[in-house]
Amino acid sequence: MTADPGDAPDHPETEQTPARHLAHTWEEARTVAFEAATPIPAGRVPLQHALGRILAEDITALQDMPHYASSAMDGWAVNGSGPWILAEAGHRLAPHEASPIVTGGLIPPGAKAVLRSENAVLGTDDDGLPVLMTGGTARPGEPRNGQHIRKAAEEASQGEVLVKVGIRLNPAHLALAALAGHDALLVQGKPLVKLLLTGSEVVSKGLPEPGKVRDTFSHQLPAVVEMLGGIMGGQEKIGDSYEEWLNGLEDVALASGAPEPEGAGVPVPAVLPADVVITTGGTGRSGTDHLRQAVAELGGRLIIDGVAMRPGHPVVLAELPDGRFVLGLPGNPLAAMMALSTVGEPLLAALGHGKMPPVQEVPSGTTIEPDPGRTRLMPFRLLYGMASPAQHTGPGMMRGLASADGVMIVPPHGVQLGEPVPAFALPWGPPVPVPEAAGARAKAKAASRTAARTDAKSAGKPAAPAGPVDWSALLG
Ligand SMILES: Nc1nc2c(c(=O)[nH]1)N[C@H]1C(S)=C(S)[C@@H](COP(=O)(O)OP(=O)(O)OC[C@H]3O[C@@H](n4cnc5c(N)ncnc54)[C@H](O)[C@@H]3O)O[C@H]1N2
Ligand code: MOO
Repeated sequence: MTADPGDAPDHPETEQTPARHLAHTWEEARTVAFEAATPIPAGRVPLQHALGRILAEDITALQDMPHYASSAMDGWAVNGSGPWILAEAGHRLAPHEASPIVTGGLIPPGAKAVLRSENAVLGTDDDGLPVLMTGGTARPGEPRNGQHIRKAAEEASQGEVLVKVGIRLNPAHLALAALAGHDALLVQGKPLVKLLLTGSEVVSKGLPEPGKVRDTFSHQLPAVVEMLGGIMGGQEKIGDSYEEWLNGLEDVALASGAPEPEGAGVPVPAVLPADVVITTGGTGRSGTDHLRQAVAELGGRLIIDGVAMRPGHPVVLAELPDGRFVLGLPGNPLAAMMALSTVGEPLLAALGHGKMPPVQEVPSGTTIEPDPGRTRLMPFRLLYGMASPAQHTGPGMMRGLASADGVMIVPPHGVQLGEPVPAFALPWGPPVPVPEAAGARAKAKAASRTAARTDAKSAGKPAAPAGPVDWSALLG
């Protein structure tokens, strides 16, 4: 099965030694994944898929907004002063004529104002013909010329810029774009990701019998992919045969063949080919692990074939001849998430016009012994500003990660208690806190000592902690 990176030779390959893979270091793997990708060009997406996207060109008014003069009130469109003879709705009004109109209704030609219904009364003239007069709460001179008419172009004229390029689109931007006549918007490219979840032992619901396991990936991967800047474009589950792998890898990466939904004539994620296919399982080197062979048969090349880290070392990054990436995550759930953070996160960031995800230092709350040749990724909990490795962090476990505040990147030479150790935040969690500057920390300590002394003196008993202490982190 999977070659252990600890077994990798530390001398270069020669003609005498068989060709043997040397895993990338953790740092190299991130850089290689980031540099393998070029940002995805801008594309037009229907309004219903544009929320949160970065606008790649100004939104302009496609016509005057509003594009016709309309009534702001239910009532009567009138021409000149009353009383008014009634005319048919929508027809040109001669002086002293009126016709009924509703809010938003098109102002008929000749109309100069709208008399709201509560200020109008219907009566008869001397000849007994119906006429409209002002009444109710109408003020003298009402309606003034233009009163209760929403003029055309009062919000914007055709061609006016409404939203500037570079903005992240919010719901109000989308409403404005719709008002301006747009069905689709040009937005910065984002990677479309499809999932190929493998393993005949994996079940989707209920309590699995021995030999079977509950699927963890269909629950967490779509959400995490979106958090990392990808667009989820569907998933497929397959068993363990080579044919399933080969077909799955071809199918899932390409358009699903579903009919294009109604809309702006712009295809939506389900019918588009993937930029990245994420597979789970099959990264080992046993007879049932087919990832590398399937990639080779499709004419792909391996960019990363293992990383000297634990867990997640068998991770694979490949590129197919048409430029699509295949990210092979190990089947073990925690290993997969660490592989996704190491290789997938920089890849998705680069494809989506982002920066290399940051690494931040945090003081280690414990001494961690060396493990030559590999980086250890350890979910941690923060205790008094220091990172303590969480419990339950075996490659197949999720309990430690579920309660973690971040992940320590422990270098092969280990780390001493209190020493800063690199760490990354979880896609769903807060950033790793910036350690206080030494000076600020010393000042804060001195201040808290003085406060504690004063409190103790005034109470005549020893100082107690300022508030309740949260020991829950110790439970892992
Ligand atoms: N002889 C060796 N064996 C193994 C090595 C090695 O170096 N030599 N490496 C181990 C490590 S580390 C890992 S990680 C795994 C990699 O395994 P694969 O990517 O080939 O994945 P599978 O063998 O298919 O599955 C591994 C494990 O994960 C479970 N799994 C798979 N899918 C799911 C899912 N959707 N939800 C939950 N769990 C899943 C699967 O049942 C297995 O238990 O190889 C080690 N072996
Ligand atoms: O390192 Mo594996 O990737 O432990 O689970």
